[in-house]
Amino acid sequence: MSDKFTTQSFLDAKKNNRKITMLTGYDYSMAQILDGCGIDAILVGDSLGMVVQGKDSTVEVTIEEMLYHCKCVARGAKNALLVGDMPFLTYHVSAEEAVRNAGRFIQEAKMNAVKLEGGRSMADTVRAIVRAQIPVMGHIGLTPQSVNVFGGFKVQGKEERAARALVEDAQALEEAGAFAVVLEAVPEPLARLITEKVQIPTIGIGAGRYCDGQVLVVNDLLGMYADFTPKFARRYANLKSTIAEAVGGYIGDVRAQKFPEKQHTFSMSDEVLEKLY
Ligand SMILES: Nc1nc(=O)c2c([nH]1)NC[C@@H]1CN(c3ccc(C(=O)N[C@@H](CCC(=O)O)C(=O)O)cc3)CN21
Ligand SMILES: CC(C)C(=O)C(=O)O
Ligand SMILES: [Mg+2]
Repeated sequence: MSDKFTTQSFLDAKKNNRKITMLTGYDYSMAQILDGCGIDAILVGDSLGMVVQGKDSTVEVTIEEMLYHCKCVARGAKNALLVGDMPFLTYHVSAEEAVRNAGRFIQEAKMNAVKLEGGRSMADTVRAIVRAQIPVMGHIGLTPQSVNVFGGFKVQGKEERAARALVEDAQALEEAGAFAVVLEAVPEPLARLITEKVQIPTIGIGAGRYCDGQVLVVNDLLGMYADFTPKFARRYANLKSTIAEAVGGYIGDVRAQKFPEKQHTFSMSDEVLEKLY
């Protein structure tokens, strides 16, 4: 039996009350490590615009950049379900364009599914992509590609109107055929209500304890993104200080001529060497 985690596994997990684990990943080495740890899904998130490229938001990330990272991740992962995050403006103009772009994630970059931001307004687009046999993960709440509309990265759904809208968004995505939905930065009780109201699994990030699964930006979990740590992230390691220690050791050793040593070097025959002098 294959250990590959599939979109069907997502639905089974919710039925069996087994929490789903997802992390972002942006390159081959990290994908290999995460996959080896038994993570259920790897999201090649457009958050790479911030944590890899150092930009202020995700809106500048292009589809070519996303596909490059997806290809790297796909080479490193065997069992995890691979989800490619569709970047800003690659699914908004028309359903046709959305299907073509979603297809590139599957066909060129070996992803198993795509994720896109938006609820009711994206339902027809989700339907079109699903009709093309491409699994779609929804994403509502704090949708970072809307940063210029929100006026910042802010918690969503605190007022009645906004909360009702998010419930309807989740239901519209389910009805459109999405296999799961990310809830980002919404109050815990609202995430709980949405999780009860839909049959598809909810994957929370800053959405509390009652979602069917959790996702985090891997750099936040590892403590290797210095700009900010969202309130909802837990640091399981401080790789920034681990790296600083290692690099400090290297700098000191090179300056003190303690590295490299003989075992790190290549030799050549004296006969050849004599001719050079
Ligand atoms: N490293 C990283 N982690 C993320 O979780 C993440 C990204 N980057 N980039 C894309 C989006 C943007 N996200 C963000 C960005 C900022 C906050 C933040 O500063 N939140 C504040 C308060 C928010 C408010 O004012 O309501 C916090 O204290 O968590 C949260 C999520 C989540 N995503
Ligand atoms: C934080 C997750 C859900 C995301 O969309 C990303 O990493 O881009
Ligand atoms: Mg994203």
